[in-house]
Amino acid sequence: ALTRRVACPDGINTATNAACCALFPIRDDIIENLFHNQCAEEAHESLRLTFHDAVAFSPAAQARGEFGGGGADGSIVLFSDIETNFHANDGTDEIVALQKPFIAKNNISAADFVQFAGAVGLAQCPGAPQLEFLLGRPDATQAAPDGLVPEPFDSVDSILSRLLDVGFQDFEVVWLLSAHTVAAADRVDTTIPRTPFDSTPEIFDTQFFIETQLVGQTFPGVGGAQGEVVSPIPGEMRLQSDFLIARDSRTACEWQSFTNDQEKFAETFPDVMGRLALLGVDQSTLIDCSEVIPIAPPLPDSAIPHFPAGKTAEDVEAACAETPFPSFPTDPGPATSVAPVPNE
Ligand code: HEM
Ligand SMILES: [Ca+2]
Ligand SMILES: [Mn+2]
Repeated sequence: ALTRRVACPDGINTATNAACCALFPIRDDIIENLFHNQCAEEAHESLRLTFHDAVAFSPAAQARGEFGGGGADGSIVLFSDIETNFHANDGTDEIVALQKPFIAKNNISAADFVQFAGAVGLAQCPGAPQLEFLLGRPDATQAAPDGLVPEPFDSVDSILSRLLDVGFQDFEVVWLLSAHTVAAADRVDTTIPRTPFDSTPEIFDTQFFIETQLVGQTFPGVGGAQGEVVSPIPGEMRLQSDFLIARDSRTACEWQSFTNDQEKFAETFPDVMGRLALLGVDQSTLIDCSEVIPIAPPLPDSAIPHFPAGKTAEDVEAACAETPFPSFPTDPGPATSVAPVPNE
């Protein structure tokens, strides 16, 4: 069917709904001046922030008559004095501070901006699928309660039930954790900021799922932090939660299914991220402006799923009872270590 498009006042863009026009300049501004055209610290942190804003929402608490948080309502920005001090939100104060001026100078709710920035930031990462973006979320009127954002030292039971409360099945938690392919930790071990969760934090590839399944050996830094377990490669951080979810009988086969299936991201990540971005929000009042979200560059041809140099099938701690772990080529050369994510 033909979709009628309107010309935007900028004389360049067209949109399916005139309300989306205002997003093009905001998008171009943040690509340049927040993300610096890179899938690095600020894009990663903006993606993380979508989760920490939205998941602070509890239908179970509401059913008990308590305030369960507003979901994707911008509360982590609007009540940053409260929420960025929650333990699970450690480190989010920095990206919140960086996002605030862009919110202040544009006519956009904080609730929309957090989700918009996450989607535009992800599009800086080669291999990433395009996320949906719907416009029109109302802003929070109060801070979310503490205790709703999962911690890396939480049990699998606790993480799965927390996410089930907001509507995600066990296997969908695995889909959501694809985000950790473009991710690093600043606050788990503060002696080694920007320590990545896989060897390729600048691309949205399957390495995170392969590398989390390797036998752990050492800590990248001082080690022994709460929620940290040994990782297989020097310079790589492994969260206890990722380690356990990769090996739990409820989630291990889904985890393994991603190791050799780059295409799977295209259907699964936008599905769960689209739902995450709508937690607590009345979707019927929103306008679909997904067309404003850029298409990420493709993965480089060299980015085929592989074992890091020095690792083979022998190093795999397979955990899926139904299907053998796929085979992968080993990167040539001597074992290397992973470098921190650049911070500009
Ligand atoms: C479900 C349980 C989860 C736990 C326990 C968890 C935990 C963590 C922790 C501890 C960090 C490191 C923060 C730091 O020290 O700087 C992190 C980073 C990150 N998380 Fe998660 N996470 C979870 C799920 C998710 C989900 C669903 C998303 C989806 C958006 C996500 C996106 C990210 C990103 C993009 C980063 C990297 C931030 C950066 O590189 O600066 N996480 N996560
Ligand atoms: Ca990666
Ligand atoms: Mn970071």
